[in-house]
Amino acid sequence: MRQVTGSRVTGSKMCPESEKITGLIAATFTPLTSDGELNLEVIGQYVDFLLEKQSVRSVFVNGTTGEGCSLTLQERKQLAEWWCRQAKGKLDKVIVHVGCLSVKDSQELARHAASVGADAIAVISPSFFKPRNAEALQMFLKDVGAAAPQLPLYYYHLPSMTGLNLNVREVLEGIEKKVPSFRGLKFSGVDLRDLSQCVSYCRPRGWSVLYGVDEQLLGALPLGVNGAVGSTYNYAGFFMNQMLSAFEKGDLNLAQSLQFKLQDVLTFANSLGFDLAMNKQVMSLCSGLPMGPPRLPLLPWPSDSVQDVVKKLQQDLGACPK
Ligand SMILES: CC(=O)N[C@H](C=O)[C@@H](O)[C@H](O)[C@H](O)CO
Ligand SMILES: CC(=O)C(=O)O
Repeated sequence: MRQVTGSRVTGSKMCPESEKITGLIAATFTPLTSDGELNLEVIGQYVDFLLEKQSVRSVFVNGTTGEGCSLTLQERKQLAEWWCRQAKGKLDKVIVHVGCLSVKDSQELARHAASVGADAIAVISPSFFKPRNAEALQMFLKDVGAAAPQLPLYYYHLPSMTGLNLNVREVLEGIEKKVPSFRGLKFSGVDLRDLSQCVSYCRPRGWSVLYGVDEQLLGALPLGVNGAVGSTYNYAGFFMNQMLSAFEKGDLNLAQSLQFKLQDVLTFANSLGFDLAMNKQVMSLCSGLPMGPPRLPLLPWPSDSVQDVVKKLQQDLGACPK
């Protein structure tokens, strides 16, 4: 089940249907060797794992889950290239995150993503020096988009990490004039009013709004989001695809009970200190693929906490087969 059909736009002249991004999108982890170097060889198996075990057909590379901001530009380029190459003929979409603190670095990554055949780029706001208003953020996106004008550009809103609390709807107003390649959002905030206002702006233009808080995806679906990007779809993708199907069929009771189960797992994980490092260890155990350690400043967790989370995933979601 890939498409959230209820919220699909048909017949839009602004953006061809084939360009739209729908369904569950895994925000990929970055496989590292035990000495902290890229372990690119894992990516081929990773693609197959997502397709065959999770029924997940699109990826979001070098984002938060991929530790994008902890990687060098060279590493980010190698990852983008490997993901695009391994995904070819298999996955639907490869979205490459190119956000950086320096607009020049983002432009370089955007040009590179275009050169390796990415389907889209996403850009988070710089979060050391932050844009002081929506217009400043639009100008930043404009300069990044201009470096890869042929690639659909998504703004990545993640206020809990960036500390940027701009109204996203304001960022959208008139953006098509400044960023002609703009095609939508990855919205990882919890303000459902702002989310709705973004859907109402994006939908008539044929753009996609992808939701990014896995715990409450069910709250975003009836507001018209087109798909969802998240870390848990790496190992709970099969399970959450069932939630999407239940929602599409109008079986809200089932959809709710599935969403509650993912919430229970994440609430339990949070009580143990769940962060990207623990998440990455969970993925190694669930997939059998060697994701390796996180990169500093993140530190690995003792294996008993990780195993407790995996056990809960097994019991509650039937994920992570033994
Ligand atoms: C901050 C962060 O990494 N958010 C992810 C994507 O936006 C989510 O997929 C979360 O990992 C997920 O919702 C679990 O809290
Ligand atoms: C979850 C997500 O979208 C990210 O890791 O960037």
